[in-house]
Amino acid sequence: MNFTDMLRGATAQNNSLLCVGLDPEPTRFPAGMQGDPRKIYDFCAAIVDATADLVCAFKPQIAYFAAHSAEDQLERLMQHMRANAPQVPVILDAKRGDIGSTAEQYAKEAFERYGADAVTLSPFMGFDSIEPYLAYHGKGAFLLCRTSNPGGDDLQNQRLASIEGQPLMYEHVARLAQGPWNKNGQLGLVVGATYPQEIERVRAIAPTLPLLIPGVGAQGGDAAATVRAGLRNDGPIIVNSSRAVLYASQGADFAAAARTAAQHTRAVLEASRSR
Ligand SMILES: O=C(O)c1cc(=O)[nH]c(=O)n1[C@@H]1O[C@H](COP(=O)(O)O)[C@@H](O)[C@H]1O
Repeated sequence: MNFTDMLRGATAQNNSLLCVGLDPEPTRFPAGMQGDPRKIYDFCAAIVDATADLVCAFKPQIAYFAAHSAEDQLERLMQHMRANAPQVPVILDAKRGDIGSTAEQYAKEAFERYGADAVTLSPFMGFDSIEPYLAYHGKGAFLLCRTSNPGGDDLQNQRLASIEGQPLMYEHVARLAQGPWNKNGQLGLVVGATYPQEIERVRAIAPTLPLLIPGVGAQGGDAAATVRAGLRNDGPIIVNSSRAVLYASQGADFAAAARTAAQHTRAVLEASRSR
């Protein structure tokens, strides 16, 4: 099944716009696991099992695994999600961006080694750095557009004087992704929940693309404003929360607490959807 169909199915089945981000940080694990990178798989699998019926996607962040030489645990986690939550699409957050020949290797890593359904990418190096991912038909590719961090202003909010209408850089990325770059309908955009007005602007330029929206929870983004700005009947959104779910408790009840936190965020998102 392709990424778009999986996303639609999980969103409907779980009544959810919430994506739980898997950013395992061993120093924040509960007692018994704390500080032990060998427990990354166990920790993440427990979170997956506790939230699989509450989410429209999972988003493992590859750096949290690679930093601890825990790629083997990421592979096991991908298999675990496939076996225990087969209806939930997995977005590998890798933020790759490189020349075509190297991008081919990154695409192979994301889609063949890890079996991800979608990946996050930096569009900075242009279309030929994105194209190798589109060769994997049915897989999704989310381009960084208006990111959640304050430094996103440095480049994304610059005007492109050489282009008609002098769009901001993030507006230009949105236009390319909705139009000429979206050869097989695989592209989506990353926009931060911390900037709802920009989400609205991106949605106006890219009415039908799926938007991956991180920044609720630990970064303080407004979940309700995010839904109002981004969600359209034919334009899905995926709202990510990582730390606020993963570390809702550092006690033995961490998985139950993660479930409660996910239920709460899902409910806020659902309530805003029907308004
Ligand atoms: O691509 C992303 O997922 C991403 C883009 C962005 O603009 N901002 C952003 O925070 N992220 C990722 O989303 C997650 C946010 O984590 P929390 O702030 O703990 O919810 C992290 O994995 C970030 O790397």
